[in-house]
Amino acid sequence: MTPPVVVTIAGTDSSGGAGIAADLVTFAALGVHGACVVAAVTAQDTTGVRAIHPVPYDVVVAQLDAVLDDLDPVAVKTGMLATPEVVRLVAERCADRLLVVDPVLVATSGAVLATDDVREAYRADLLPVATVATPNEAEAAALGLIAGPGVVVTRGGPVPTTNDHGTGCTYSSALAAHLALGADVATAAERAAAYVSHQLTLGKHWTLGRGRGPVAHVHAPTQGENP
Ligand SMILES: Nc1ncnc2c1ncn2[C@@H]1O[C@H](COP(=O)(O)OP(=O)(O)OP(=O)(O)O)[C@@H](O)[C@H]1O
Ligand SMILES: Cc1ncc(COP(=O)(O)O)c(N)n1
Repeated sequence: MTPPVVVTIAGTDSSGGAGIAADLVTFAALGVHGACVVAAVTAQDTTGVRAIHPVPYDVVVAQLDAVLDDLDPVAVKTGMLATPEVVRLVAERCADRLLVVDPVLVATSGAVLATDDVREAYRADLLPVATVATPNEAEAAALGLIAGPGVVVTRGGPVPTTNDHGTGCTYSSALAAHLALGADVATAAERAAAYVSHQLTLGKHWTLGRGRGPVAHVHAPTQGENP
């Protein structure tokens, strides 16, 4: 059967743990087709962010046009959007689809991934049209968001692991995938949490990199094991 299409609009992470890599591999693991619009390129490893290069606005627009015109994604997930212009572009072009906004402001490593004008564009333009936003507690406080039907405030969990780089990206992508597959927001949020928890367990003994290693997005699940 043809899978539903979900597009991620986000940044790349050279370590492969977060950003677009996390999003696409999560989509694949959960049975939806993933398309991607690269809004920023980052040089990152498991210990931190070394450089950030926002993709020129016209190139972001061209990628989004290509995906929206041809693939008709049922759901859109946003991660690191890098500039206020791109935040507003997504608000204008994607408000009529299932829209999961992960308002990435600060990486787990502490690196700042959004400036004040980006935060203001989220508040004024993008969050009001989101189906669901997935801030962590610090992002919720910075954006004045409180938990409710359209806001899931994320926070760690019981799995003891330091291999959690990309957890938030993985969670919001799993939520978007389950929405695209037909679940309601509450069910999709539950399934996303179960997926992340399961994958964190699979990767908790990995030794990858010198810092916080990646989530094991698809590591050796046996048939039927993924929630
Ligand atoms: N150690 C853990 N054990 C089980 N589940 C977890 C764990 N850490 C995270 N999760 C799940 O993943 C979700 C997202 O995690 P978290 O809030 O830590 O992400 P984040 O990286 O801070 O998010 P962001 O990308 O917005 O910065 C949590 O709400 C929870 O469901
Ligand atoms: C390109 C990019 N996007 C998002 C994050 C957030 O990562 P995390 O989910 O670990 O907070 C990141 N570190 N890099």
